[in-house]
Amino acid sequence: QIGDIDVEIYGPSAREDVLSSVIDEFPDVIVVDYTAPNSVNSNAELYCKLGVPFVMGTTGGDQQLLYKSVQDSNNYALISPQMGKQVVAFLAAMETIAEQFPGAFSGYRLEVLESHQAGKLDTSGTAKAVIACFEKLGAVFDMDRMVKIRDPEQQLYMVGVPEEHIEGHAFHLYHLTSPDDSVSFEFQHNVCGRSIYAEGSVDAAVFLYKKVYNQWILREFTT
Ligand SMILES: NC(=O)C1=CN([C@@H]2O[C@H](COP(=O)(O)OP(=O)(O)OC[C@H]3O[C@@H](n4cnc5c(N)ncnc54)[C@H](O)[C@@H]3O)[C@@H](O)[C@H]2O)C=CC1
Ligand SMILES: O=C(O)C1=N[C@H](C(=O)O)C[C@H](O)C1
Repeated sequence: QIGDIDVEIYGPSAREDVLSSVIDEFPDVIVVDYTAPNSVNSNAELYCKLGVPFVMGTTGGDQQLLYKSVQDSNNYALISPQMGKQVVAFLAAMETIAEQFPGAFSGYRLEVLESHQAGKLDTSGTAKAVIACFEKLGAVFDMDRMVKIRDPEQQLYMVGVPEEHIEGHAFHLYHLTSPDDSVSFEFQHNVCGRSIYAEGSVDAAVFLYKKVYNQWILREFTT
């Protein structure tokens, strides 16, 4: 029970039947998926098969295949490795800069550190997206050199994560150095807790709902 809502949990073998019955009862439902990297593609395929629009917050999996599943099925989805709107704005700014000033950081060395709760299975999807922008700007980065911190001791004493957020945080640090070491830049986005994603996910679901159902209404009137 969450608040006054009863929550039931079913195993994987029941997922298609359960989701179908939810769709029957609530035909305009939007699914929000925060599961595990190895579930991304099979879950997305199920949502596409049943034609239920979804917000995919889960990172990892085969992202190309994920986009293809949505396109091939004509389903609707909002997919992002980052649902915190302020971090999304930073990422969007990075994409704009990369587009407008390609090569501006040619030859700069990039170092990246990301720290997340010990249970996080994959490398930060947000860091990967930000790194892609720095690469367009000309910075040099070797993915194997990404510093991934999952050890709570290091998070406390080296990264500076507050103790109460060791089990739920996302700290990111990007450091750029010019080829002759005379110039450096540093960017950080440090999130404690989960509320930024919850807020962003609700907004994402509402945004998707409006897009999808306006589209459906349009189709009803034009066909
Ligand atoms: N886009 C964003 O802003 C954010 C993305 N994430 C991503 O969301 C994913 C989940 O992260 P957390 O919530 O921290 O993990 P978590 O491990 O705390 O929770 C995931 C839950 O999903 C369940 N689960 C796993 N596979 C499932 C499946 N196939 N069907 C239904 N339930 C399943 C697990 O039993 C677990 O209870 C990760 O990929 C993480 O990177 C997390 C936070 C923000
Ligand atoms: O697993 C998490 O916690 C987070 N995952 C996302 C990612 O991999 O980028 C977003 C944020 O870093 C929190």
